[in-house]
Amino acid sequence: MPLLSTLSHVLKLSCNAKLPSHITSVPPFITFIPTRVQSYASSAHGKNPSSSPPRGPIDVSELPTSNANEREVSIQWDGVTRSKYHHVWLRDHCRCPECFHSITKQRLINTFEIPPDLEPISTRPTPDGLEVVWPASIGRPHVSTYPWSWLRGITYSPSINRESAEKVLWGSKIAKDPPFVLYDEVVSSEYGVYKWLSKIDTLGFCFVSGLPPTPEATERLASRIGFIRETHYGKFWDFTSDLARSDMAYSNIALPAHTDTTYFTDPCGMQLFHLLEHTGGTGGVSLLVDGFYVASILRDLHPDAYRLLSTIPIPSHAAGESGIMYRAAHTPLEHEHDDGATGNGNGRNLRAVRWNNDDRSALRSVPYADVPRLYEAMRVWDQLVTSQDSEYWVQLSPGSVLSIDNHRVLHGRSSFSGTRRMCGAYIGVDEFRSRLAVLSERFAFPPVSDAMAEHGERSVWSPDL
Ligand SMILES: C[N+](C)(C)CCCC[C@H](N)C(=O)O
Ligand SMILES: O=C(O)CCC(=O)C(=O)O
Repeated sequence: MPLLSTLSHVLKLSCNAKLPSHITSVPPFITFIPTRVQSYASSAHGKNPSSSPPRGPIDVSELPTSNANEREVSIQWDGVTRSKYHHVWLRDHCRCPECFHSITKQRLINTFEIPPDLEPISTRPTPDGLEVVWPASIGRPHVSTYPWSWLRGITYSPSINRESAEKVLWGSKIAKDPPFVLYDEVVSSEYGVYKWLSKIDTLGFCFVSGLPPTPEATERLASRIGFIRETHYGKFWDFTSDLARSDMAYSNIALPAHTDTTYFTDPCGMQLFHLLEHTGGTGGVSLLVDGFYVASILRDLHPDAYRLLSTIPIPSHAAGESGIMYRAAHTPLEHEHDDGATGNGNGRNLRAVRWNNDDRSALRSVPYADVPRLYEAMRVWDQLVTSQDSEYWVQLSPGSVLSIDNHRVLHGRSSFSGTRRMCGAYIGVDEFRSRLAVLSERFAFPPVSDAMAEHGERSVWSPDL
C-alpha cells in the first residue's frame, strides 16, 4: 500500500479528535488529520523531497550567480533564495581525488593546514557547479568544483529542515490494517527488504507473514537485515516460561508496555518476535504502543511532564544473573541534538523512547524538588501509554513475525497459561539504519543522489556523506 494511502488510512484510524464544528460530516475518502500527527525527523535515511536539491544538470541560462567577500561565497539561487558558505568550509569539503578518497569516501585533505583566513583567487558558476580556484598551498592553485545539487542540499545558511522519511503515528485503530510484508518477497529480493524496513521506519513495526514456523526461518529473516546483535540473552533466542534466564520475559506473567534493554548505553534498535507454539493454555496476547504517538499527546497536553521526561535521566539495570550487572540511564524521551525539549518544550525532533518501569533502578539523583513532579509526569505518561486509544493488542501466531523499532514502539504481553514458545533476535539500530540507507540509494523516490539515479553507484557527492 503506497505510503500516502497508508498515511491517510492510518490517520483515519488513529483519528479520535472530534471534527471541527463547521464540519458536520466527512465523506469516506476525506481524512481529518488530527493536530497531533507530527513528523519526527529520524536520522535514518533519505531526504524529505521538499528539502531535496534541484535534480539533474542546470540550464546554463539559469545558472545561479555567486560572489565572494573576505569570509564567504554567496550563491543566489533565484530571485529570493540565497545560501552562504564559508571559504574554510568550502575548501575543507573539496571532494576532488586529491582531497577526498573516491573509493573509501574518506577525507584526504588535512583540514588543519587550511589557513583560517583563506580566500579564493576566483569563484565562477559553471554548468557542472560552482568552480572555486584556491591560492597555491603546495606549488599550484587548487581548483574545486561543487555540484549545484550538492550545494543546495547541504546548505547550512540558511539551514533547511532535513526531515527524512516522516513518521506516521498511530493509535489502537492501527489494528484494522496493520503493516505487513510477505516472507517470500523479503528473502528473495532486495526490494522486499526495502519495503519491510521502510514500513518499520515509517510506522515503527511491521509483520512478516508466510514464514515456516521454525527458528531457522526466523533467523534467516533476521539475517536479511544484518548480523544479529548478541547480548547476555544469547544471540538468536528461543525461549519459554522456564526462567532459563533471570528475567520476567522467561515467565508467564504479564509484561506492561516497555522498550527493551534500557540498561544498555546503546539499547537494541530492532527486535523480532515469532510465536512458535502455545498449547494447553490461554493468554499471551501481545501489546504494541506507538511511543512517538503517546509522546506527541504528552507534549501537546502536558508540556511540563514532556519536558521532565525529556531532561531527567532514568536509571535501569539488568541484574538477574549473578554474573550480570548492566546499568545505564536514559531520558525516557530522547531527542536529536535538539534543545527544544529542554528549552521551550517543543521537542519536535524526538529520536527515541526509552521506557521500562519494571527494569527501572532506584531514583537516586533526582533533585529533591523534582521527585513529586517526576512521579506525576511518569504517571501521566503511563496513563497515556495504557489508554485504550494507545494500546494495540494482537495475538501472534506461528508463521508470522512481529518486527519492532525498539527505539520507538513499546511492546508487552498479557499473562498466560500453558506451554508458550517464542523465538527472535535483536538487531542493532545502526545495522538497521545502514541497511535501509543503502536500499534507499537504490529504491527510494526521488533518488538519493543524481549519481545513484544515473549510474547506480555512490558518488563522493552523496548527500548522506
Ligand atoms: C527478548 N528476550 C526474551 C531475549 C529478552 C527480554 C529482555 C527483557 C528485559 N526486561 C528488557 O526489557 O530488556
Ligand atoms: O513474551 C512476549 O510476548 C514478549 C516478551 C517481552 O516483552 C520481551 O522479551 O521483552
